[in-house]
Amino acid sequence: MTEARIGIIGGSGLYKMDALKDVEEVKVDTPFGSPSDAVILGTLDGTRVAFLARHGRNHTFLPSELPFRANIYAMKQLGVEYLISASAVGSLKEEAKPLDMVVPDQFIDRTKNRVSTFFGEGIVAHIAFGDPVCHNLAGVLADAIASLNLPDVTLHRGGTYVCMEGPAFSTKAESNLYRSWGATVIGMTNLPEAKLAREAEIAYATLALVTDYDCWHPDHDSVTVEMVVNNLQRNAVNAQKVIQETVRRLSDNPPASVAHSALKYAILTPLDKVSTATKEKLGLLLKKYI
Ligand SMILES: CSC[C@H]1O[C@H](OP(=O)(O)O)[C@H](O)[C@@H]1O
Ligand SMILES: Nc1ncnc2[nH]cnc12
Repeated sequence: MTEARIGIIGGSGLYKMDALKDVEEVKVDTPFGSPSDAVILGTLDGTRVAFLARHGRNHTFLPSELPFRANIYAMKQLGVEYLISASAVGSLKEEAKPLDMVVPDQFIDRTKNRVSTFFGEGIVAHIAFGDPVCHNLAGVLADAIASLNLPDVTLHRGGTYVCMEGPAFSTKAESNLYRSWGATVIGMTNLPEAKLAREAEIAYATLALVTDYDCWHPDHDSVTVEMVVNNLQRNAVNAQKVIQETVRRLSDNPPASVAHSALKYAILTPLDKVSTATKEKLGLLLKKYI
C-alpha cells in the first residue's frame, strides 16, 4: 500500500521535521531487518511524506553501522518513489563555504565496509550507475533552493561527493588527495543509499549541507563535531524550508526518472532459476518483472 510517494532521510542534525502535520510513527520491518528508527509519516502542505532519521533520532548508529538496506527497503515498502537525502558534508572547495548547499551529481566511493546491494543469494543484477543521482529530482531540489533566496546560502548545482568510511574524519593528505581529484564535498553516508535506491527503482537526490572545510583549509580549523553541530543547527532550519518547497514542487509535477525502471535490463539471472526464498525476500523489487 502506498503511504507516501516522497521520502526524506534526515542526516546529522536533522532528526525530525517540525512542519509535519498529522504525524504517525510506523515501526517498519523489512527482509533486511529494522531501519534506523521508526518512520514518521506526516503531511507537508497536503502531501503525505515518510521521514526517517538516518542515524536514529538519538544519533546512535555510526555511518558503518547504518542499516542501509533496511532503510531503503522500508521506504520502498511505504510506496516511496522519490527520496531526498539531507546530509552534513565537509567542503573540499574554497567556494563551497559553511552553510552553503550543494546538490551533487557524482559520487566517489571510499567506503570499505558497506553492503550496498540487495542482490546476491542466487540472483545477480548490475544497475547502471554512471549518473548516480536522479537528474530530474536533483533539478527540482536545486530549483527549490534557488527559489527561496536563503540569506548567507549559495547554491552549488552539481559536484562530486566523496563517501568515506569514517567514523574518524580524513587526514590532510586524504583531504588534499580528494581535492586533487576535483571533488566538491565529503561525507560518510550517501553512496550506499544512492546505490540501493537505484536498485529499488527509487529516484534519489542529495541535499548536501556544508558544515565545515574538512581539514585541508589553511585558514580554518580542522573539522570537529562541535563545528559540524553548530552549523547544522542553522542548516537544519534552512534544510526544512528547502524540503518543504521541494515536496510542494514534486507533488505538483512529479518528474520522470530513469531510476524508476533501473532494473529493466539489470538482472542477469533468469528469474525462473531464482529460489522461491530469494524471490520472496526481494518480492517488492522483482514483482514488476516476474
Ligand atoms: C556529525 S559529522 C559526521 C557525520 O555527519 C554526516 O552525517 P549524515 O551524512 O548522516 O548527515 C557524515 O556523513 C557523518 O556521518
Ligand atoms: N569533514 C567531513 N568529513 C566527513 N563527513 C562530514 N560530515 C560533515 N563534515 C564532514
